[in-house]
Amino acid sequence: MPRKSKVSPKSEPNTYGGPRLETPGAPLRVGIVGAGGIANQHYRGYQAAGAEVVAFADPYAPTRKRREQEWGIPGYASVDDLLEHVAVEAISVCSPNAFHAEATLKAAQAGKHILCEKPLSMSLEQCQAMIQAAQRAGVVLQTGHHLRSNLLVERARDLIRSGAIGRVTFIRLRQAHDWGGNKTVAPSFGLKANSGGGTMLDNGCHMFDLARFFGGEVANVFARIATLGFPIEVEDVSLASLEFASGALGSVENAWTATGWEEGFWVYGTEGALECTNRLGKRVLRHAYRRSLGTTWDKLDETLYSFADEGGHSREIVHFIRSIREGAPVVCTGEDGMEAVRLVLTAYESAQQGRPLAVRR
Ligand SMILES: NC(=O)C1=CN([C@@H]2O[C@H](COP(=O)(O)OP(=O)(O)OC[C@H]3O[C@@H](n4cnc5c(N)ncnc54)[C@H](OP(=O)(O)O)[C@@H]3O)[C@@H](O)[C@H]2O)C=CC1
Ligand SMILES: O=C1CO[C@H](CO)[C@@H](O)[C@@H]1O
Repeated sequence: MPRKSKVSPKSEPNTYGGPRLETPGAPLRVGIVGAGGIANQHYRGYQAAGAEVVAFADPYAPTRKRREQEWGIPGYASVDDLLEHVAVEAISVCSPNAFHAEATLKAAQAGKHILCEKPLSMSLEQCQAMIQAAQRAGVVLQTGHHLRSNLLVERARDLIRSGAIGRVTFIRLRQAHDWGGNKTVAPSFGLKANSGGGTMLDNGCHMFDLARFFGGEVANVFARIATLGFPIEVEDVSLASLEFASGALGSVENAWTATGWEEGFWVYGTEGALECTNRLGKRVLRHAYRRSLGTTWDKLDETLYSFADEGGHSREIVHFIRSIREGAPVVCTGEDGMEAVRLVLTAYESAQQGRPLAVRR
């Protein structure tokens, strides 16, 4: 049996304080573009952070009507209308992938800060244009890889950086789910014109971003994709093996054909390992390590970390506001978003060619 944890496996208080996530300065006035599922997470995140969501845009009248009633704010048919009629300081881009670039470019040209959902966009050229537009306008551009703002992920990254597991040798990343038992996939994701890709882009971009967050730059990718569970035009299962510039190896595993919801990461090092998955209930980050050479696997020491609320979506909003109000470093920049897209696009090319490919920069 493993020895007792040094740190309580129970629950640490959240590092961002009580139920209301305090942010500095006057309430930020925000508009949301796209009013579907993730938009509601942004809406709630801004509310918890004391910001004011003052308007939203969605091209479909029934969605607008529903959200106007629910959120009690005006809905506009386009980002142009929203920007023309309402004074906002920032925009959350929550539309399908194909429309991220257009909304971001318009918001930047209007001088608004932007939190753009992932993947930043569907091509490197578009990502580059979005980054340059934000730079020209002097506004914050944050990519919505919310896992960087998850307290367990943040703790894992801090442990890796502190040398707690020695030299990283292997990183395995997985995000998979099952579309709630539906016979097909929502149009924002299953139609290639809206999404640009399947689970490897949708879920994989988070994992490729975490690969960089934990392990630094990726040098080579060898991927496979397939469409096995749904009648759709994009892949619903994917697997990519990675070679990092450091020499470490890794894998990114994604599926829309899993049972339930699964998200986990495993990072192995020369002196210990980190493991985190929701598969066994509430997530706990396990840091396992040898106190002395020759300790066998069943006698490892371990430290367990968990948080009452891991954050993620709520903390990414707080990070966004702090970058705007205090000039805090952007937790996931446009460049980070572009690098995740670069890795996914390399992975698609590798899957198509059936061979490993070096990542071109
Ligand atoms: N970080 C994360 O954890 C998550 C990120 N996402 C990302 O968020 C984005 C949206 O996903 P999600 O909310 O789940 O998808 P939904 O399909 O639930 O919502 C998308 C919304 O955007 C609307 N829409 C369609 N075209 C446009 C347009 N041109 N301009 C503005 N709005 C438009 C849709 O209209 P209607 O449905 O009314 O036709 C819908 O209301 C995607 O890029 C996705 O990758 C999604 C989930 C989680
Ligand atoms: O984190 C996520 C969970 O799954 C969603 C649907 O596949 C993704 O879009 C999202 O980024």
